[in-house]
Amino acid sequence: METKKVALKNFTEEQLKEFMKTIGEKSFRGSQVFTWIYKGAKSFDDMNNIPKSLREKLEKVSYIGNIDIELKLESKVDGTKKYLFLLNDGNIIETVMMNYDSRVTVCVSNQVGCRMGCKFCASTIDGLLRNLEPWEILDQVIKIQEDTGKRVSNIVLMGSGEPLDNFENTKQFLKIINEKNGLNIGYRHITLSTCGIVPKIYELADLEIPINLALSLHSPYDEGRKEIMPVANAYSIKDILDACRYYIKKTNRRVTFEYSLIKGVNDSENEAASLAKLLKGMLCHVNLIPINAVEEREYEKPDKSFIYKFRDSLEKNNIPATVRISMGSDISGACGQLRRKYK
Ligand SMILES: C[S@@+](CC[C@H](N)C(=O)[O-])C[C@H]1O[C@@H](n2cnc3c(N)ncnc32)[C@H](O)[C@@H]1O
Ligand code: SF4
Repeated sequence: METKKVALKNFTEEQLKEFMKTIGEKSFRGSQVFTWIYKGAKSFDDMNNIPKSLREKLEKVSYIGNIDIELKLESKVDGTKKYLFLLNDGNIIETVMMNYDSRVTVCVSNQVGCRMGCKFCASTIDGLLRNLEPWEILDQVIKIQEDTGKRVSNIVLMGSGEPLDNFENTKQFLKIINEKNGLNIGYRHITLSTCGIVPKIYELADLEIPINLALSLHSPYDEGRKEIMPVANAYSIKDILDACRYYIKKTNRRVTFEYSLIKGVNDSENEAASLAKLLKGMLCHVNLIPINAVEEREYEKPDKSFIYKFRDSLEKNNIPATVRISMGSDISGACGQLRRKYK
């Protein structure tokens, strides 16, 4: 029986050194290969300080792990770039690069599709096809750096998929993206967005790594959430807020609440007032995102006056809030939409 080859980009430097020992090699070879990977080596033949015999051995038991750019679109409005990547099994995923102020932020996908079923989201229409491996999440960032020649400073886990539903791979991704001799992206520059899988929020907090947590709330009422997010049937808002408070205590980081404003669904003054009451006294911030229309869904953005009234009502009650401008709106703004159109 043929044994499964190992993806070397899944490893931290230490793990790669350990791996070398398991195949009868000296551990420093792990550091050499690690350095080559982050220098952009695409094949073992590129690694010219590695003996040919070891390169042949590596070829037999492992592979580096590369995904390919299938399509790239650039927004004429704000320079945002959207990429479709082709995975080794033929699946396609979507990644976005945004460049504002001095920050270069990449929004990575975490799964092919999603099984959470939020009614406004294009990523979930065909359900979950599969989880991404750590290296497949990482390589979205590597390939965008190579393509643009820019150093990525910030990562948001806000593309397709639910990171806490692919938790083991997400944890490993967080380790490898933070590697000193790798991409070296600091935890404070990473934001993980979740629809609110409560037990995993506690687990994430217990890792005590200071990444930013974004919680997709979208309604101050359990009943309202249940209408648009099936996950709300499993976890109440009270449970979510308790978990967020625990996260803040453990990490000392401010939590962001994502609130996608949908016309006539969750954009009333009452909802703004209830939200303010709910979040009172919490170290938090609210990100208001006017919903991006998705062809298969009937939801619409509220009128501008409603959006700003909602924000002002939160601010009046001392809840910091911003309206997030939609980046790349001319190139299929809603997450997962470009992928769907391409398919
Ligand atoms: C695509 S999700 C991925 C991360 C995670 N699964 C979550 O739900 O937080 C990232 C954010 O995009 C929001 N979102 C999804 N579809 C949207 C749409 N059509 N318009 C605006 N925001 C949307 C989600 O609610 C969430 O806050
Ligand atoms: S919003 Fe997030 S959790 Fe909900 S379906 Fe989309 S990707 Fe999945």
